[in-house]
Parts: sequence; structure tokens; C-alpha cells
Amino acid sequence: MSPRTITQRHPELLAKANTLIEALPWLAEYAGETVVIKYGGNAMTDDSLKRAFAEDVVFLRRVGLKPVVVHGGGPQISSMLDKLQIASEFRGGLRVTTPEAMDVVRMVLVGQVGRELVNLINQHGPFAVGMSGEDGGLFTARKRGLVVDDEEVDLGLVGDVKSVDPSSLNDLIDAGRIPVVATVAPDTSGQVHNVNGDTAAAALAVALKARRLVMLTNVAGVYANYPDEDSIITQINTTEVRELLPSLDSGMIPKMEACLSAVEGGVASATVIDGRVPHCLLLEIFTDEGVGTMVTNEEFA
Ligand SMILES: Nc1ncnc2c1ncn2[C@@H]1O[C@H](COP(=O)(O)OP(=O)(O)O)[C@@H](O)[C@H]1O
Ligand SMILES: CC(=O)N[C@@H](CCC(=O)OP(=O)(O)O)C(=O)O
Repeated sequence: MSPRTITQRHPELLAKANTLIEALPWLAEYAGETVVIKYGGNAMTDDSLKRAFAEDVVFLRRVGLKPVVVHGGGPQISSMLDKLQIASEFRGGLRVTTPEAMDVVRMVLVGQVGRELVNLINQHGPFAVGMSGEDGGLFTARKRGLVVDDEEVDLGLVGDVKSVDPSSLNDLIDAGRIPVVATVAPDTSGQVHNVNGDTAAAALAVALKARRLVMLTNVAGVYANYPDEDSIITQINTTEVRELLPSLDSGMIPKMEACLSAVEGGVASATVIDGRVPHCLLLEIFTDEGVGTMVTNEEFA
């Protein structure tokens, strides 16, 4: 049988080859580049999705990119707070964090969510090393303020990233590891703060001069008029994001603010993608269409 006949009888073989070939220019484009991936707690609902995420991250590393994972865990923190009967509320998409809640945030992010991701990635080789903003002086936090309706809201131990010292994380990358970062961080006095995952991922992407920031969440992207499905935005520039911000609510506020600060800080693009789609990370990085909403500095025609 001639080779041509084989692909005629099995067209799926050709389709597979075409998928691999579609990745070729992207493999060249991103070789050696750092990509910061924010894995939101809302995208971690299903075990098979989590395994697919781990495979995608290892795939990136195997083909020569430098992936850095920053994870959230909002729903997981809320569920533990509920079990412990500790009340918590969100303001402007951020959790008001008492000292009692802070202990739970640290325990769940570092001890539970981070551990699980490290374990899943390391089923493919000894790549992942977990760290938090406390390790190696990675993040220094400062108390975050919030103004709602002209009134100052006290968010408690919620932090912003004051500075990033990426040296310990760069050591890991240079050794071929995949850092998996939990976003709790001390202020200059050592008091640990709860830093929103999106905020921390953006600050890290800027400090690492990452080529891309990709955020996995539980929606198809950003909607101009949420939840009207027809209003999904595929590309948006920073000016348009500023105009959109006042109309957003809940977790999309810190997410879009983070995309804005990443792109304005020099990251070429920040993309929000649907973490409910298996292998969404590979589809976003290595296919022509991509998935989700991409924020860039450029004007789109
Ligand atoms: N305009 C919008 N477009 C998309 N999602 C929005 C919008 N406004 C609010 N949201 C909400 O933002 C949520 C995503 O943020 P968040 O819950 O913090 O996710 P994650 O855990 O992935 O960080 C969505 O589930 C959706 O309910
Ligand atoms: C200050 C603040 O809100 N911190 C977040 C940290 C976790 C997080 O960001 O998780 P997601 O990415 O899953 O939303 C929280 O306590 O829920």
C-alpha cells in the first residue's frame, strides 16, 4: 500500500499531522520565552481538567518554553471557611480577610491547592516546585485599599504586591523547574497578607518580563454585557479595558485590572481563557485562533 493510500483511508492521520504543523510557527515564536499561567480556583472543579492542565504545562516546558504557574483557590478557601464556620465576604472581587481567615487562606493555598498542582505536574517528571510569596522573598506586600461609592472599605489583611524579587524563582527556572506559586506574601514587618491571584500573577509576569500572561477561569472570556453570550470579546486594547472596568463585577474586576497592569508593564498580551475546556492552554498557545479574550496595547481595526 502506498503512503498516499494510507492517509486516504485514514484522513484522521492527516488531520493529526495538520494540527501538529499548525503549532510549528508558534513553537518557533515562543521558544525560550517565559509564560505566566494563572490557574483560577474556579477552573479547578474537575479532576480530569486538572490532569489536562498539568499535561499542558509539562508540554510547554518540554517544547522549550518556561512556564510559571500562579494559582488561585478562592472557592476552595470559601469551602474551608464554611466548614470552620468563619464568615467571609467579598468587596470589589476581593475577600475581606481577618487574621483568623488569613490563617485559613495560607493553609488552603500553600498546603492544599499548591500541593495538589505540584503533585499532578510531577506525575510527568520532577518539574514542579511549590513556593509562596513568602519563599525566597518573592513578593513583598502592602495593605490594599479600596474605595466604594466614595467610601474607604477596610479589606483587612488583603495585600497588593509592593515589590517582586524573582531571583529565587529564576534559580528554579534556570534549573529546568516549573515554579508553582501561591499568592500569600509578607509586608515589610513580616505580617502575611492575602494577595489576589490575578494581581500577583500580573506583577510576576512584569517582573519576569514574561512574553505572555494567560489566565484560566470559568467563563469563555470577558463579556461586554455579562452574561449575554453574544457579547463575548475576543480582542481588546488597554483603553477599551479602562472603559469597560466600571461595568464589571465580582472576580472579573481584579482579573481585568491585572491584565491592564501586565500589558502596561510590558507583557505583550494578557489573555483570559475558559479553563472548563480540556487543554485550553495548548489551544491558546499553539493554535492560530486561540481561545478567550486577549488584552494588548495595540489598536484593532
Ligand atoms: N463581564 C464579565 N465577563 C465575564 N465574567 C464576568 C464578568 N463580570 C463578572 N464576571 C464573573 O467573573 C468570574 C470570574 O472571576 P473569578 O470568580 O475570580 O474566577 P477565578 O477563580 O478563575 O479567578 C466569572 O465566573 C463571572 O461570574
Ligand atoms: C484578596 C483575595 O480575594 N484573595 C483571594 C486569593 C485566592 C484567589 O485569588 O483565588 P481565585 O483566583 O480562585 O479567585 C481569595 O481569598 O479568594
